[in-house]
Amino acid sequence: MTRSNNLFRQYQLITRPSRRQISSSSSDRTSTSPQRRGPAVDRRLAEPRRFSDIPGPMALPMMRHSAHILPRIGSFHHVVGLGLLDSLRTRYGDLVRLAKGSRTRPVLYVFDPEMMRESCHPMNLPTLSLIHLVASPTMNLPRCLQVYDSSATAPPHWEGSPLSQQRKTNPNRCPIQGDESKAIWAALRALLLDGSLLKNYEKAFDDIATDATRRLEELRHAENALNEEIETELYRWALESLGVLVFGTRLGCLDGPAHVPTDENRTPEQTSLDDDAPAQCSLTKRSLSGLTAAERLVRASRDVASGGCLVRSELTLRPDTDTFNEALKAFDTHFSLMEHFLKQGLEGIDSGELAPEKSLLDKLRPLKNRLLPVTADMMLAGVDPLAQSALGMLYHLSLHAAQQQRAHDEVSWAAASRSAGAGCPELPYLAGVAREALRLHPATGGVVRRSREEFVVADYVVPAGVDIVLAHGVTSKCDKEWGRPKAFIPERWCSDWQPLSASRAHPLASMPFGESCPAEGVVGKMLASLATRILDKYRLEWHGPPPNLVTAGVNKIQQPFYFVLKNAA
Ligand code: HEM
Repeated sequence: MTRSNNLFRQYQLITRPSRRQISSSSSDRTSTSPQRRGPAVDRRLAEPRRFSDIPGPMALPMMRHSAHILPRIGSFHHVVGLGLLDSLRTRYGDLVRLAKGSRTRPVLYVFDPEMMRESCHPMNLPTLSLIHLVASPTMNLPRCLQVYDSSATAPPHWEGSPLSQQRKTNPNRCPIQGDESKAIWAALRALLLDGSLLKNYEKAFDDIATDATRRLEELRHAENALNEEIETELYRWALESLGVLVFGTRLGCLDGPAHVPTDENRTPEQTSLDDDAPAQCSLTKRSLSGLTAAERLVRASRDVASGGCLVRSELTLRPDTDTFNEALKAFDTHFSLMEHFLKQGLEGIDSGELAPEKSLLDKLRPLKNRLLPVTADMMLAGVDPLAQSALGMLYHLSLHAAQQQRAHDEVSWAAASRSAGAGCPELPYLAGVAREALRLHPATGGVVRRSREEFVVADYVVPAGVDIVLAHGVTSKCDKEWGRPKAFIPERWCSDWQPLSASRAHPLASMPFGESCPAEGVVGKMLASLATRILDKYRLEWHGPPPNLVTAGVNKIQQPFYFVLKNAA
């Protein structure tokens, strides 16, 4: 019996998870996708179809960039524009094949959450000894292990990037081998899903959000418009928030006055001709020797982001290019700064009572000499998606006065109940604001997995060695899953609100953190703290045309920004 027949038999025996009754859509009933048409029963009786039968564009040279640029964040960022994904789905359906052509392997795009469930895999179970190093053995394993249920795919390993090169040339300082990092991320993810651990950071996140809000106020110029430094300010906020989480100490990214633009130092507004020019921040105009360690970190992190150093591209994969070597230098600078902050964080950790915000660092200490590369990777992987998600959230808020008012009312009510001695109530609407922003403005178009063996998805045989893009960034806005999918409606995440409730969508439809981002549990809290502090005193407006979205490392709103920060009435 052939391999495909064998697989087909196994496939027939598998009881596929049925769509939940409460789902607003049934894929078989409502899908416009060619792959989903026709009764399910006929599909099961038929022989699985060939991979080459999956619709998709010809292997045109213009699509060649997809050879290297696929979405995956973490130590290695891989990107594909949301616009490209959207048009592939509209044109070809829920399953799209990009033929091998000039690439080393074919790519399969998946735009249906149920098909994603078929094609994803539980992360390989992390090495238990490593999990035990940093997490309690009784702790719940990450949710992803229960959600995804095929074992035929795995996250691909990509070698040869400047970051892997930088880590390899520092073997004593980066002693992480092979799959160890996967185990560490899974354990970290479990830690950061633990609400009681995160409680230790509430005050620090709130203090940081207060400082960031003060600096935003300083940025205001004519008619309360925020100057272009808002992006750098959000990187400062993101690094300070991550720093307190990772190193248990304030780094100082929000110290000192904000950059107030004058006619002499103002950055000229970019035009469409400048699309490829990296966005400049005020720190690039100052001499390195005059910057504090925290300011150097902000600058290095912005250099990594704007230089596309984490993106796998033609240039970052060739050691003979300037881009590759500039990226190496940027990672060296970043790594030295991480060493500095880690030393600072570990100082005094043994003496006396443990400060609440050192809880995570304390749990990570058993990693010993792996601690430096792990913390460096967390800071590298986290800053860009966090800062850009904050920018996306502020943009969506600025277009919705009623939602801002509702968030403000919740903040005022919480303050009143605190002063009446009723403790610190949860802020479900603010949490909904952060979650809805992540649905509408996901940092990445999706995640990528590589098939390890032949398997069947939606009746097609997928051979081993295919890169499968699970396009969560498209399914998080598709009308098959969401009522009013393009609208910013934080209420859909609040449990008492039914009509457009997020619980009616497929559970894999919005996965802004993919399957394995370790920070899924904490990012919402950081974003909600920022929104809380801003909306407590101010209202945001957007006085200009809708911004362009670009994909550079992660999905970003492109300058110019037309934010106006008004005092609340
Ligand atoms: C809004 C913020 C963030 C978003 C939207 C985001 C999203 C993602 C996504 C989509 C992935 C790929 C997951 C997969 O392949 O299944 C990922 C991986 C990763 N993220 Fe995040 N992330 C965010 C913030 C952070 C932060 C704050 C950290 C650091 C604490 C972080 C650390 C990582 C790491 C280390 C990985 C690689 C995990 C692995 O390779 O298994 N991320 N993230």
